Amino acid sequence: MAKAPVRVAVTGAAGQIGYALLFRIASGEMLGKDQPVILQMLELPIDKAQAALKGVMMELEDCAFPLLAGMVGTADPKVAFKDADYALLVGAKPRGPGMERKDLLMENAKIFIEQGKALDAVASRNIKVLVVGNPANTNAWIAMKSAPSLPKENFTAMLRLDHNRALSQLASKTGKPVDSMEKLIVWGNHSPTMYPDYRFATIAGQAAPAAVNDDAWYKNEFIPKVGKRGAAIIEARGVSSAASAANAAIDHMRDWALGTNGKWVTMGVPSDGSYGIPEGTLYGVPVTCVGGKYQRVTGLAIDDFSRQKMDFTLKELQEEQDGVKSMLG
Ligand SMILES: NC(=O)c1ccc[n+]([C@@H]2O[C@H](COP(=O)([O-])OP(=O)(O)OC[C@H]3O[C@@H](n4cnc5c(N)ncnc54)[C@H](O)[C@@H]3O)[C@@H](O)[C@H]2O)c1
Ligand SMILES: O=C(O)C[C@H](O)C(=O)O
Repeated sequence: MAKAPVRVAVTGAAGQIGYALLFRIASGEMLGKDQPVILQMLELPIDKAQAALKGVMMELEDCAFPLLAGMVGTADPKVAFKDADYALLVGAKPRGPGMERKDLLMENAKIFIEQGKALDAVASRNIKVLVVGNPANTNAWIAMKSAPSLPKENFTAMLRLDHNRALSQLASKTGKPVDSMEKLIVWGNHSPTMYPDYRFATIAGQAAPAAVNDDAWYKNEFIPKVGKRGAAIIEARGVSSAASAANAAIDHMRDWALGTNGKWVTMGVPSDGSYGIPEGTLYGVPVTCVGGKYQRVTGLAIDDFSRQKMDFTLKELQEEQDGVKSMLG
C-alpha cells in the first residue's frame, strides 16, 4: 500500500540553499523513493521574497514529481509548521566576506525565537528539526528553548557539511575513496573552532592516523582547512556555500529518518552531559541512527589535545548562548 504523505517545512525556501534543496526533497532523495511529501515553504512577508517563492513553486510544479503530494507557500510560520513532521530551518541572513558566523547572532536570534514558538504551537510532536541558518548550533538552541513542549532531542544543528568536507580532505590526502572511511567525528560548533577528530577513524580498514601518517598535516593543515572552508567558499564565490549545504542537509535528515546502518555520522544535538559538555548545549557529536532516532556514540577516550580542542569550541558556544540569553525571557 502506498505510504501516507509526510509534511516537510522548509524556511528560506526562495534562497540559494532552498533552491538546491527543495527539488531533491520532492524527488525522494531525502526520505526515500516511496515516501510522498507535502512541502510547506516559508519566506519573508515581503513582495520580492514571496514572488521568488511563487516562482520556485511553479518550477516544482513543472517537474511533475510523482512524490510531491502537495505544496504550501506562506509568510506565516504557523502555517508553514502546521502538523509538520520535518522542518529544515534554512531562512536566515547569511554572512558576507570578512564576517564570522557569530556576527549574525543577534539578527538571526529573533527569527529562531519566533519560529521555535510557532513549532511549539502547531508542529507534530514527533517533528525532526534541522537548523541550517547560522550560527546554526546557537540558533537550534534558541529554537529548542523557545519550544518547551517539544522534546529537546527533536532539535538538531547541521555539522554534516563539516563532516563531509573532512571526509573529502582525507580522501584527497590518502587517495582512498570517501566511502572507505568510517568513524570520523567533528566535535562542537559549526565555526572555525570545530574539531575534526580522526583518532577513531579508519580508511579502507586501516587506522586513519596511520593511513595519513602525517601528524603535522593533520594538526596544522587539515583541522584549520575544514574549519575555514565556509569562508574559503565565500571568498571564491562571493556568496556562501549552497549546493553542498543543501546536500549535507539531505544527508543529515535522510540518515536521521532512515538510519545509518551502524555508520557514525556527525550531528549537532543537545548534550546529555557526556564528554564534559554541559547538558542541553547543541554540540557536534558522533551518532548512529536507527528507527528514526539518533544515538550518541559513547565511551570514547578524550586525550589532552582533544580535551583542549573540545573545550575551546565549547567556550565559543557558551559565549554565543550568553549573548542571546537575555532575549529568551
Ligand atoms: N550550517 C551550515 O553548514 C550552513 C551552510 C551554508 C549556509 N548556511 C546558512 O544558511 C542560511 C541560508 O543561506 P542561503 O545561502 O540560502 O541564504 P539566502 O540569503 O540565499 O537565502 C535565505 C532566504 O531566507 C529568507 N529568510 C530570511 N529570514 C527569514 C525568515 N525569518 N523566515 C523565512 N525566510 C527567511 C530570505 O528571504 C532568503 O530568501 C544562512 O544563515 C547561511 O549562513 C549554513
Ligand atoms: O560559512 C558560512 O558562513 C556558510 C556556511 O556555514 C558554510 O560553512 O559554508
